[in-house]
Amino acid sequence: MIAINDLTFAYPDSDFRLNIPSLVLEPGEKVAVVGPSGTGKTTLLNLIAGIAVPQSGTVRLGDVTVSNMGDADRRSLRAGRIGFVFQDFALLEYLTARENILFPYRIAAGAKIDDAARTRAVQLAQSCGLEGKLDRRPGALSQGEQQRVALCRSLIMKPDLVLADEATGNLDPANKVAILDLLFARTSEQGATLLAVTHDHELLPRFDRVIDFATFRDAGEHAA
Ligand SMILES: Nc1ncnc2c1ncn2[C@@H]1O[C@H](COP(=O)(O)OP(=O)(O)OP(=O)(O)O)[C@@H](O)[C@H]1O
Repeated sequence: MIAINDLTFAYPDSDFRLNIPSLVLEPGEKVAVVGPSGTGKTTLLNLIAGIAVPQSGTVRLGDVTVSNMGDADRRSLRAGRIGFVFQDFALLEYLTARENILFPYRIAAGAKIDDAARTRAVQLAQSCGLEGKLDRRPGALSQGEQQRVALCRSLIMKPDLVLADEATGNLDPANKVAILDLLFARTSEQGATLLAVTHDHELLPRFDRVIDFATFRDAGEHAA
């Protein structure tokens, strides 16, 4: 379960403020986040992932209070238990697609790249049409292919929670559906929670719930 309570957040040197009195995501819940540009959707994902830290309030992931942890612990938790598909993919240019997919193993405490991990990386890549491209660097992949590498990386550790920031944004309609199918199938299989920012309104019926940031920010009640 993800639980946010009495959260306030501001960037230094910015007027932007995010206040979230209460937000709860149940285990296995699939939730879409929609809303105008600049309203704080990416910021919410960063707060849940522990990339950003609130000025006050708490972010809990299961029995762990992410917002109270130090940098190194948050990084390790993120690599081991949270899959994040970043809006700009955040792939490492000096690594191949395969190495990028396996990268969380290098960060998560106690994780080791073994044959099972390598096989899983290949299976994930095959399931989204990346076979034959695993030894290429990101610069030699299309935007859509890079996005799929980022998706595979988010799923490699079988995380409890997947945060997807516009994970279908650069894809053609057929790939969009294929990627969403993969995201839903893998998160359901693992009982993982999915929180996905999207501008694709036609995809919304597939989610259990939609949070609209046009009305969400600073409102009084946000519980599920
Ligand atoms: N590092 C930063 N420093 C200062 N302000 C920031 C920073 N990152 C984002 N902001 C500001 O915070 C606000 C929320 O940004 P955020 O990226 O969360 O919005 P968003 O809803 O995800 O937008 P989009 O749909 O365009 O991706 C914006 O006004 C943005 O300019």
